[in-house]
Amino acid sequence: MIKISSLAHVYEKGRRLKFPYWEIADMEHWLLLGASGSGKSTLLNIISGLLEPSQGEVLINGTDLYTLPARGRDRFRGRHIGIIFQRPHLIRSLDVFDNLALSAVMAGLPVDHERNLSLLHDLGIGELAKNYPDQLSQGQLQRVSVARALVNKPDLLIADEPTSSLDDENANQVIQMLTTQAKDNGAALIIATHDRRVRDHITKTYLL
Ligand SMILES: Nc1ncnc2c1ncn2[C@@H]1O[C@H](COP(=O)(O)OP(=O)(O)OP(=O)(O)O)[C@@H](O)[C@H]1O
Repeated sequence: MIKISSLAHVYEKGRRLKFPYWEIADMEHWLLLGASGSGKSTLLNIISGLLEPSQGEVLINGTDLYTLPARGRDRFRGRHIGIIFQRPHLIRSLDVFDNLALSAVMAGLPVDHERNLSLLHDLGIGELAKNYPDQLSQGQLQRVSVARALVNKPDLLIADEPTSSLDDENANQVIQMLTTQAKDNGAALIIATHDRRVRDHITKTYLL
């Protein structure tokens, strides 16, 4: 269960961004909606432990994220939260398999090669394990990002604008992939989006 309460953030010289109360039960799927500049990315960064809010609390499975020291928070994120960024941010000098392994290492967890390979297979890219990022298409890179986000069996999967640059068919596939993978891996899912096409698939919405 994830809970945010009394949350607000002020960037230097910025206006005050306020975030209403939000409770996400285990394995629920949510859309995070709001106009450009309303604070969606800011909120995702706060929930992920990447940006300390000016005020308020983020509780994840009973842990108050911002009472942890910075290193403890990084470790907590690595173990409990999988993030799919707008761009893949893979390490170019490592192949797909090693990019996945690195996620576990960074979180201080043992590398489970079997699980990683089966994630790649589930996502339809098992044969690409030994390829390097610059040998992959954008769609394949996005699938690797999803696999990487799932490596450590997170309780929460977060995707920031995953469909904005895709045509209808590919957008549909990505939404299906995210919802299926979240379900199969027992994770809650938050998708931040402007995209009306995503709204047909997920009914719970948090509006900024
Ligand atoms: N690092 C920063 N320093 C100062 N102001 C920032 C910073 N990041 C974001 N802002 C401001 O905070 C507000 C919210 O930005 P944020 O990126 O969270 O919105 P968003 O809803 O994700 O927007 P978009 O949909 O366009 O990506 C905006 O007014 C933005 O200019």
